[in-house]
Amino acid sequence: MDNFTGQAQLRLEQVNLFSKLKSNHQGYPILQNISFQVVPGERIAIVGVTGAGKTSLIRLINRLNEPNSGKIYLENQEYHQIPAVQLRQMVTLVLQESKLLGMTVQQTLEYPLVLRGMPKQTIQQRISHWLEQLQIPDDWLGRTEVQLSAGQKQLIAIARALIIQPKILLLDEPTSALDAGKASHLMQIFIQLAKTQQTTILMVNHQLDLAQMFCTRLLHLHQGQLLADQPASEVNLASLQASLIQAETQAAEEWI
Ligand SMILES: Nc1ncnc2c1ncn2[C@@H]1O[C@H](COP(=O)(O)OP(=O)(O)OP(=O)(O)O)[C@@H](O)[C@H]1O
Repeated sequence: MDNFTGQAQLRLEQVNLFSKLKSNHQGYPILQNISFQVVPGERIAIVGVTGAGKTSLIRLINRLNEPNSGKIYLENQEYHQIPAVQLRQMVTLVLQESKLLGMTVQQTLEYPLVLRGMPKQTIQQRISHWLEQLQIPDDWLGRTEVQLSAGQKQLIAIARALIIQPKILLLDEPTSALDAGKASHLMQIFIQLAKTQQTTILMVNHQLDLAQMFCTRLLHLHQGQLLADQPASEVNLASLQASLIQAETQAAEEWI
C-alpha cells in the first residue's frame, strides 16, 4: 500500500465531498482535501462551528456517504474493498438523534448481536454489563422511544454502540442531552475503553472544555477544511473559543 504508515488504523487521504445536486453538477464543497491518520486508542475531538462539516466527516468514516475523491483506509484496506458487514462490525456511529425504530430498549440493545448470531445468554451478559457500566436502570428495558427522555435515548444509543465492541467508535455530540455528571461519567468510560481495549474514539463535540479534558487530540474543521490537527494538551482553549465565535459571527452576518 503506497505511503501506508504501519501504525495507522484509519487514514484519510485528500478526501473531498461535494453536496449532491439534482442535476449532474457536483454541487458545493462540504469537505475539502481532508487528510489525517489515526492510531488505535486515540481519543479525537472534532470541533468547529455549525456547518463546518463535522457530521459529514464522521458519516464518511462510517461509510454512510462516499467521498467524491480521495481515499479512506481502515487498517491497510481501502474502504470500498471492505464488505459493509465487516466495516460495520469495526466502525460504529452514534448519531446525535438516534431512533429506536419502534423497538423496546431490550430489543434495540440485542438486535445488533442477534444479527451477528450471538448466543442468547452471551447477549444478555453483554447487555447487563453495559447497563451497569452506563448506570442504566433495568426498568428502562421494556420502554419504547416515546417513554424515554432525550438524554435517556442518547444513553441507549451509546449502549447499543458499545455492546457491538467496535474498534472505532464515532460519536456525534454524545453528551449534548446529558447532565454534567452523566457526561463526565461517559467520558471516563470512553477513556477506559481506549486505554484497555484500544478502542479509538472520534467525537464531534461543541463543549470545548470537555473535549480538551477527555480527548488526546483535536481536529478543527472550518468551512470543510482541516484548519488544525493538534494534541489536545497544546490547544489554547481561549483562542480556539475566540476563533469559533468570530467564525459564527461572520456566518451569521452572511445570513442577514
Ligand atoms: N445531505 C446534504 N446535502 C447537501 N448539503 C449538506 C448535506 N448535509 C450537510 N450539508 C451541508 O454540508 C455542510 C456541512 O454540514 P455538517 O452537518 O457536516 O456540519 P456540522 O459541522 O456537523 O454542523 P453542526 O455543528 O450544525 O451539526 C453544511 O453546509 C450543510 O448545509
